[in-house]
Amino acid sequence: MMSRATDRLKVVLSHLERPTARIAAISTSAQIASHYDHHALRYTLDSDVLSPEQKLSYEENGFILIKNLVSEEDIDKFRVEFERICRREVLAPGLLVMRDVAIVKSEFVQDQKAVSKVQDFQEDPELFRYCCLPQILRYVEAFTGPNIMAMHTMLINKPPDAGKKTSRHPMHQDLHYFPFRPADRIVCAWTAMERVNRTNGCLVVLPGTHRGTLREHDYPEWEGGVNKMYHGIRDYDPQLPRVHLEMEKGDTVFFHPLLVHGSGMNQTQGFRKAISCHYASSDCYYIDVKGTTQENLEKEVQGIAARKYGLDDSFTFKDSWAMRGRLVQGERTSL
Ligand SMILES: CCCC(=O)SCCNC(=O)CCNC(=O)[C@H](O)C(C)(C)COP(=O)(O)OP(=O)(O)OC[C@H]1O[C@@H](n2cnc3c(N)ncnc32)[C@H](O)[C@@H]1OP(=O)(O)O
Ligand SMILES: Nc1ncnc2c1ncn2[C@@H]1O[C@H](COP(=O)(O)OP(=O)(O)OP(=O)(O)O)[C@@H](O)[C@H]1O
Ligand SMILES: O=C(O)CCC(=O)C(=O)O
Ligand SMILES: [Fe+2]
Ligand SMILES: [Mg+2]
Repeated sequence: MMSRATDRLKVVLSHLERPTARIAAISTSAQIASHYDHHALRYTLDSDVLSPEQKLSYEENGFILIKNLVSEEDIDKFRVEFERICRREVLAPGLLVMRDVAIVKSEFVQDQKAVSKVQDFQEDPELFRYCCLPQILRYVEAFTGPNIMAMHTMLINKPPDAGKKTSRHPMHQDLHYFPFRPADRIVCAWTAMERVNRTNGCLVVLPGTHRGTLREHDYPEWEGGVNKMYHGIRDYDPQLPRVHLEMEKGDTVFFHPLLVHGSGMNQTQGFRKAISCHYASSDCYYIDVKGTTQENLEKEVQGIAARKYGLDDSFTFKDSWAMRGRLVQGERTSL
């Protein structure tokens, strides 16, 4: 029996099969009017929130940056909640508090200074408010459609580099972490919680790389060490043109899960903060990653689940995502 979800997915998939060659030919805004019709678009859906220029920019580059989308007031509240988590005044179920590999073995680093990231805050009502902000969901819907799941949540507190360059995040594609598809119906929202620039380790993107495929990922061979699960694309070519996304507090970038990105070292004494959520259409479906480039990640996730929670192999990579996912709009149809 065909479910509504399957029917909807077919519509989504039919978008994917459309040639994108025409997009490449559209280069100036003067050409937009004549070329612009939704059949030419693969990465964005029909919606009014994105201007034609913004749609084409996402189609070509794999990201769009929206200035001043989240208020100072909200960001300050997220910061207060983060500080409460660091002081261990609250701990929502499933929340993962991560420390930087450079300081993880030292006993004396306290509080906020010890925490490089909190992840999976879907059960923390205050932080989860970020994922539900209507001004963010309006944009998300242009990529996912109306049924929206928050799949992955993070508040990143990039520490001052301890001298080993471990504060860097290697260049990667987020899809490496996700056993669900189609990729084009997944999008990340990443909001700067303060001014971010090259000095404190802003996001670095390789525009247009979302039009490629998922690459092999591994730990980069960095002398100073690499954080757990921070895989980088294998054979990363440092000559490729990079764009540093300098942003102000509240600015938000939406990007495709195949876009190659990372972040540089934090050369300041402050903790560079950002909050993010990966959204997916709830009409997406899980895939088996066995025999694919994602198999190494799956093994590592299962290894962590075994050590931390005593779970065996019957706990799958897919389960780890189905558990975290939370509906933020529409219906939970498939994921
Ligand atoms: C779009 C997605 C993109 C991404 O999400 S990229 C990053 C993905 N990262 C993650 O999913 C988070 C991974 N982190 C974790 O699972 C946990 O923080 C981790 C590493 C298991 C530590 O868990 P804890 O509960 O803190 O356990 P613990 O303190 O007892 O440490 C257990 C062993 O892990 C080590 N460890 C902790 N933090 C680390 C780090 N940052 N880098 C490298 N190793 C780290 C720690 O030293 C300990 O090792 P040992 O057993 O003493 O040899
Ligand atoms: N071998 C590698 N594999 C994957 N990613 C890498 C590798 N080497 C560097 N990167 C990543 O490339 C990005 C830029 O690196 P880096 O911090 O050296 O420069 P930057 O901060 O962008 O620029 P600069 O230091 O010149 O101001 C970061 O995301 C970094 O983690
Ligand atoms: O905030 C950053 O440094 C980037 C984090 C990131 O890309 C990720 O965790 O997937
Ligand atoms: Fe990422
Ligand atoms: Mg740098």
